[in-house]
Amino acid sequence: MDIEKARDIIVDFIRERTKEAGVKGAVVGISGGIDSALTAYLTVEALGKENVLGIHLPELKLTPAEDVLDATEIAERLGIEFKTIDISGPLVSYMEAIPDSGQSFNHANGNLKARIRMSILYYYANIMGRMVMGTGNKTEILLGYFTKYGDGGVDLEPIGDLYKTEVREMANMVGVPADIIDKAPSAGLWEGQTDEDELGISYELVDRFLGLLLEGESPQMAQNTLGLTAQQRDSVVSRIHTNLHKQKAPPAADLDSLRGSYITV
Ligand SMILES: Nc1ncnc2c1ncn2[C@@H]1O[C@H](COP(=O)(O)OP(=O)(O)OC[C@H]2O[C@@H]([n+]3cccc(C(=O)O)c3)[C@H](O)[C@@H]2O)[C@@H](O)[C@H]1O
Ligand SMILES: Nc1ncnc2c1ncn2[C@@H]1O[C@H](COP(=O)(O)OP(=O)(O)OP(=O)(O)O)[C@@H](O)[C@H]1O
Ligand SMILES: [Mg+2]
Repeated sequence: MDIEKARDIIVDFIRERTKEAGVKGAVVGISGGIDSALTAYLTVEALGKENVLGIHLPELKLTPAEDVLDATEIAERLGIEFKTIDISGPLVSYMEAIPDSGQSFNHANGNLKARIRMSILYYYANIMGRMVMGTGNKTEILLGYFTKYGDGGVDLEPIGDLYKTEVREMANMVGVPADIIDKAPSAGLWEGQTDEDELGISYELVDRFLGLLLEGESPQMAQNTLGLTAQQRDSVVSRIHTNLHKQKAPPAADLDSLRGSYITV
């Protein structure tokens, strides 16, 4: 892919879609990871630094100090307004309010964190008249590897058509610091979580696998071409199918058959 042209298309996309929506600014959750760093760089290029608010939302018990420093560095380099809001308080309140909550529910607790972050980003979008920039990439979106209405609850997905490996290429091109590009991708939702461990496959391989599937190769052929294990093949294919619902608006029960012809006027 011509990564410079892709950058131009994404920057124009942010500019045009915010204009269409009648807003001048954007809010970006900046984690200290590469996806949000790249999104922040591209959003600043599109809208200007005075129109971008970066918010770091650590959970102080869990978020590595390195991430706090990296998020701050991104904001300083870009010269954007930046806030750090600890989500530990709201998280504890939710846990106390939910009678069946428990520390052992890593998965539900992790998704709750992503949804608390989403709520705070929208609070700022509401009071400032701005849009929430998503940071999802093509790999995450195809796999459904995000929290529905959490990090997936956004207004635009500027880098949503870039595979993770292309995100790295573009981040390098726009000048995201190398230590952020080289850091192991992590959702940071529970202790020790990394994307590649949870997915059971490296981003290099899964991107090539997804590319072959989109070109029409069967999962079996793509598995053979790339030397994947049957378990890796099945796990990726199963994620794609299981999470298809995340790509669509929630369906409504269809009641057209109960209505008279007046509805077609
Ligand atoms: N067929 C269907 N049609 C409509 N809705 C359906 C459904 N199947 C499940 N659902 C609903 O979806 C829910 C499951 O989806 P969801 O709540 O999202 O949860 P789920 O997909 O199970 O978990 C989220 C995954 O994304 C990962 N993640 C999250 C956040 C950030 C990142 C990152 O990379 O930074 C990664 C996280 O580690 C985890 O593996 C179900 O509880 C149910 O409510
Ligand atoms: N501590 C955090 N502070 C602010 N936003 C966060 C935080 N953790 C997650 N997010 C939001 O959720 C998004 C999804 O997380 P994800 O881990 O996929 O992206 P990333 O951290 O930017 O990059 P990487 O995948 O390399 O870790 C982030 O890009 C960011 O917008
Ligand atoms: Mg991350």
